Formats: sequence, structure tokens, C-alpha cells
Amino acid sequence: MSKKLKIGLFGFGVVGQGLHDIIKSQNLNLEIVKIAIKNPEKKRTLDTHLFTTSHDEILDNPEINTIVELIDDADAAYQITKKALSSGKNVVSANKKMIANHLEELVHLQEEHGTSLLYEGAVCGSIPIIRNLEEYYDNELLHGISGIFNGSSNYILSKIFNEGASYDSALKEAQDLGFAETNPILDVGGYDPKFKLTIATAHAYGLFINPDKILNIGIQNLADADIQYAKEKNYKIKLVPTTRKISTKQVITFVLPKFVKSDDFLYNVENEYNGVTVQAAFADKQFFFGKGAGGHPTGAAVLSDIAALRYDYRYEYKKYHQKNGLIHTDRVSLEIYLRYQHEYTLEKLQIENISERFSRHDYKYVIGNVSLKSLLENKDLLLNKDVFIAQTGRIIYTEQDIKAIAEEGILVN
Ligand SMILES: NC(=O)C1=CN([C@@H]2O[C@H](COP(=O)(O)OP(=O)(O)OC[C@H]3O[C@@H](n4cnc5c(N)ncnc54)[C@H](OP(=O)(O)O)[C@@H]3O)[C@@H](O)[C@H]2O)C=CC1
Ligand SMILES: N[C@@H](CC=O)C(=O)O
Repeated sequence: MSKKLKIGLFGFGVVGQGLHDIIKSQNLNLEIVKIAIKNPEKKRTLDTHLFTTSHDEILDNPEINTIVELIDDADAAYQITKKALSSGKNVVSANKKMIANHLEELVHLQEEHGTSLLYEGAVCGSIPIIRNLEEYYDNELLHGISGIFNGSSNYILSKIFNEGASYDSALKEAQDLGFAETNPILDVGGYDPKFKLTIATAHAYGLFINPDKILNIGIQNLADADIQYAKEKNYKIKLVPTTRKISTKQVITFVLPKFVKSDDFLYNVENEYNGVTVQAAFADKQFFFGKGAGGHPTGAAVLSDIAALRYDYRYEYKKYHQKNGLIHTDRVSLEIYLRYQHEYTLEKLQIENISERFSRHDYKYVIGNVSLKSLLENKDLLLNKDVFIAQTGRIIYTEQDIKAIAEEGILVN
């Protein structure tokens, strides 16, 4: 018989309410004892006695054995999670920013206190990618993961490409539908998919990478000229995070808009749907597809984690404990499309091997190669409204680069 879960829920917004809807529609061996919210004046759909603004009223309640953390404040979420794990309560969270920024510490806290932190809902909503990476793929065989990890930016891109909508109206719709983060720059600026990529990389390769060391360029500078360029070539633009093993010991990571061709799985992933492509040595390409945002899809992933706790499930972080000697490096070049205004941008980024160039007073672009290191070092330049960058999908490195990284042990963790 599975144990009864007595839940303290933090957050009753899009995901908290989505989870509640699912729980009440089923006969599960669990009870939500109390719900913490921020604003006591807000009208609620449940009895007021269930709500509190005091975190400690939940965290110090010995009857509550499980914390479900679904708030939109990463700092407060970190404090809640730390206290809960340290005091013997298991935690389910969907807060990718909090988890990505503190994962290594949270892993140690779980080990120290024999507690469990599960977060399937934090990465690609309803897609069960973390448990698959954790349980199924051996890192020797896993070449890489990439995909669409952010529902809001994909929603915006779908509306722009398929319906000719404006960027601003599509963003407003994504916000109204509850897909966007409270600060939507996290979505459109590629931060949210970067946090998800950080977590996925920990489970894929056992690497805890500081998110600040991962390049994230988003879609906020996308202009009509870029859309027209993509359409003329029959491409769609998608925001694509990538983690890739470039040798037996080296891993690269980045988040960039990408020109996606019609034969790519990602081409038909539209609106708030996400897709994760896993490339493995023998299984070859595999593709996971599902809703990446929204109260019910995310609530379903959170409930799956809650259910797993009834059977004492915990992530083992096997690849981390294997001490596989993998290092995170930025020593590769990427082929990119770069729209720019001033020649200075090309010089500063050190664009090489330019294969295509167009220059008109109001629209200039090149297709060429740039090092990931240079993109990271010049991120401020790339945020300038005059600049838009998209990867073509070609990653360039030589045997010499790989040897040099191995010899120098260059780490960007
Ligand atoms: N929306 C989505 O599709 C998805 C969201 N997530 C993640 O899930 C989490 C929740 O997102 P979402 O439901 O959309 O956010 P919402 O903004 O809809 O809801 C946030 C909830 O958190 C409460 N809250 C905020 N700060 C505090 C605090 N300090 N103490 C107690 N309660 C607090 C708010 O209280 P009040 O009601 O009083 O304002 C509100 O109920 C975020 O981490 C998000 O990144 C993950 C996957 C998908
Ligand atoms: N803002 C996020 C919500 C889910 O993680 C997204 O749009 O994907």
C-alpha cells in the first residue's frame, strides 16, 4: 500500500490551479492540507481557510510530508525548497530557474537528509524527459539533446510564421493564456529554455553547469527582414537549445534561434507544444512531443512526480556519480545568419568563412562562422536591437580543437 501524502502547496496560479483541477477529478490517496499564496486579498475558488501567507505555517507543520512548490518567485522558491528538504519533507517543483541555479547544492541536500526533489514539470511541461534521461540513456551512447523547450516563444513564432501576427500581439496572447513567465523576457530572451537545458544536461551528462556560462540568445530582436529571409528559403525560425557531446570528453551547450528545415521534427512543433530530439549512438534519433506550457499539461507532470513520491522515487544522478570526466567547453564554431547594422559588429564577433552576404542601407546580413566563445564574450552586442542571430545547425570543430581542449582541460562550468 502506498503511503498517504499530506501536501503543503505553494502557489495557486496557472500551474497550482491546474494541478488542483486534476487532483479533484481523481480519487487519489493524497490531501492538500494548506496552500501558501502571496496576496491574501485575491479572490480564490476554494475555501479561504485553506490559504495562508505564512510559509512556516506549512514548513513547520509535522503533519505535512510533501511540499509542492509552484510559485513564480525563484528566490523564495529556493528558501522553501531548502528548508523543506533539510527538515525531512520531499519536494516537487516546477521552478526551472531556481533548480538550474542551485541544482548541485540541492542534490547534496537530498543526499544529506535522505529526501527527494522531483521536477519533471520544470522541463518541457508535460514531456517526461527528465525521467527518461535519468533512467534510460547511458551517457556513453547519448550524442546530444536539442529541441523546443519554451512554449511561449514557440507560440509567438507560430503566430508570426503561420498567421502573420505581430510579435507584440502574439506575446500578449501567450501571456493571456498563462504560458509566459511573469517577466516574459525570460521566455523570449532564451533564459527559460537555458534553465531547462541546464537541468537536462545535468541528467544527460552529470554536468552541473552554471547557467551564466551558457549562451542564450532569444527571439526578441526578430524583424520582418529575418522572417522574409527564412520564408524565402522555406525555413521556419524556432528557438532551439542544444547540448551536444563533441568528443568522448567534451560537451557544448547553447540556446539560439535556428533556421529549421521542413524535414526536421521541430518544423511542425507549433504553438505551446515542445519537442525534444534525443540523438543516441545506436537508437539514433528519437523524438518526444507534447505540450510545454499551460496549467493542465504542467499540472499533469507535477502530479506524476507526486505519485512517484508515494513509492519513494528519487533521482539518482547516476551520471554525476559516475565521475565520467566530461567537461563543458565553448571551443567550437557555429555557422550563423547575422543581421547587423554596423560593420563593427562583424569585426568584434570575428565572423569567418562568410559564404553569403547582403548589404542594403536598411538590411545587412551575412552567413558565416563564429566561435561560441566570441558569442558569449560579446553577448551585450547581440542584445542590440539592430542585431539578430540564428544558427543554421552546422557546428564546426576540428580534431585539433578537441585535442587542445583535452590537453588544456578548458572548463567553462
Ligand atoms: N505557466 C506555465 O505554463 C508553467 C509554469 N512553470 C513554472 O511554475 C511556476 C508557477 O508558474 P505559474 O503558475 O504560471 O505562475 P502564476 O504567476 O500563475 O502563479 C504564481 C503563484 O505563486 C504565488 N506566489 C508568488 N510568490 C509567492 C510567495 N513568495 N509565497 C507564496 N506564494 C507566492 C502567487 O500568489 P498570488 O495568487 O497571491 O498572486 C500565485 O498563486 C513558475 O516557477 C513557472 O516557471 C513551469 C511549467 C509551465
Ligand atoms: N514560460 C514557460 C512555461 C513552461 O515552462 C514556457 O513558455 O515554456
